[in-house]
Amino acid sequence: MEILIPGLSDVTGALLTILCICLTLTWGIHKWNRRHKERLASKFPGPTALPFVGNVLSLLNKTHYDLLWIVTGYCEEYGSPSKFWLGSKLLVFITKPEDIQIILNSSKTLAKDAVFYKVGQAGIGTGLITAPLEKWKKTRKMLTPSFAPREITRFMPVMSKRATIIVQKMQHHCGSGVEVEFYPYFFTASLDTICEASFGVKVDSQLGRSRDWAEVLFRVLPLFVERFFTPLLYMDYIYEKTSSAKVMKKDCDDFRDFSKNMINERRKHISKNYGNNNDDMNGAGVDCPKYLLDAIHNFQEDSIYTYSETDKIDETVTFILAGSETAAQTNCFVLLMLAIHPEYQEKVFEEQYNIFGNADKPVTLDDLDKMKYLEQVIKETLRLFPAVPIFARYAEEDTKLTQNYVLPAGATAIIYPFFTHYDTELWPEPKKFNPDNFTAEKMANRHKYAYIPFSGGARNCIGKKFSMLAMKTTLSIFIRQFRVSTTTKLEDIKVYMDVVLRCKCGWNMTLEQRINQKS
Ligand code: HEM
Repeated sequence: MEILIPGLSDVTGALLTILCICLTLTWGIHKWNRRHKERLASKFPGPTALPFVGNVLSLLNKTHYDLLWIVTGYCEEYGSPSKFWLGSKLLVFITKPEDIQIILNSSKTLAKDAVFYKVGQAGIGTGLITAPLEKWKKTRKMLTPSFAPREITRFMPVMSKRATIIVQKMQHHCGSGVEVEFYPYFFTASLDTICEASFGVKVDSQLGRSRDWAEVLFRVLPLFVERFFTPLLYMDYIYEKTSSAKVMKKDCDDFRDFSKNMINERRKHISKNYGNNNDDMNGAGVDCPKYLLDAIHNFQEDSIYTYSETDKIDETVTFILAGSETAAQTNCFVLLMLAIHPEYQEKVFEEQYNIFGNADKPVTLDDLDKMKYLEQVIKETLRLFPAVPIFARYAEEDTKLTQNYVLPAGATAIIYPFFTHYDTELWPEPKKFNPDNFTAEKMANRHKYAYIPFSGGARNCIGKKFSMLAMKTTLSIFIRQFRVSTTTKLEDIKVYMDVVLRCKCGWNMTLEQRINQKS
């Protein structure tokens, strides 16, 4: 029987038929190519997916404020592992320590997701965090020696100096009873520390000698998150037409220029001083790296990888971003937790008093080793507020998980510390701030991958030890000077994700000088 559609010519009808056949064929080929992935994915629990768009419709009209809670909702509803189709992209949420351990330690899942991290690459290029696997292996090998404990302790005077400037700059707020936003003070200190430790360059943003990069980051990071979760915007030619892309490009270009100037300044310094020991820190020329990123100047090129000027800028941008935001906001969260819990604040102070008494002497490595309780407080803060709340790994091959599940090749494993750190099976009373969660005994009795603020395995945070050193030094100097308090309650704190974890209400506290220390 012939179906007649009024007004449709024979030619149009024929074209429509061809279009239908093409679409059906494309759909068929698409399904055929993905049959293995779909078969394995069908075993994971998860919401029903629509053709082509998957589960993306559930993200429509959502902002970056909602995303953490949407992901949390899925993990609560479907458990771990569970699936989510972001268009044709298969995401598998993995929140149980046994499976996290497998993913973070398998060579099959060492790569970052090409599409997800491509969004990041648009801003920060292919530095260590976003680098494709071959480049990552070479760069990580090149930079790891500079992050050895013996090397990073050389930056303790820089960390102390920056903490002392925070104290000096915040002094005038003492006793006013007015709550102050702490973030700008701690962000500029972190930024100056990482720039000086990376290249010996003094940016002095604490002293207002640099642009307000915190303001830039608050503007640009939500744009990354927005793009991560909108598959249509993965296509550059669509994204480039949006107003967000223009803002992102301008801010990222400015930040790249800032990083490039730093590299050039260091390069000038090296060529001027090569062969003598005139540098600020002990050591020789760049053959023996003195600063964290000096090694990028003498990267050995080979048949696999050529390290260009762009790569050097990418690396610098990556380290400055990764090293400043994370530590700054963790310091602010620690102080907010101590302000909310005065009993723990006094315990931290007591420990400091036992180490330093009333002496105003520089912090040494030996002193830091004795700050066991402060370390517990920092760890517990990172449990409740992991600076990087979510990250991903890409499966290059099928990877066996527990419970007979298999993560299929081509899937993206989403590791979600912000969920794992609140799992009631791992943490009694997970919403409570309790530094005793990190006594040696409690830690020994818990799965190692129940706590992953710095990720884990070969591709963990290279700056983990550096940041713990910097945070302990900064907090030790600050806490000995000031007592903090706040009207914020733990339950008032609403967090959201801007790549890093943010706090909607900010980090507002009042300051009081500790007179004659033990008071
Ligand atoms: C509280 C402080 C910090 C936290 C919580 C933190 C957390 C993390 C996490 C979770 C990752 C894995 C990200 C992923 O797989 O996508 C990571 C990677 C990384 N972090 Fe950190 N980080 C901190 C401080 C720092 C500092 C101070 C630096 C630099 C000195 C740094 C540099 C990096 C780099 C370069 C990577 C990529 C490592 C690789 O892929 O080999 N981080 N960090």
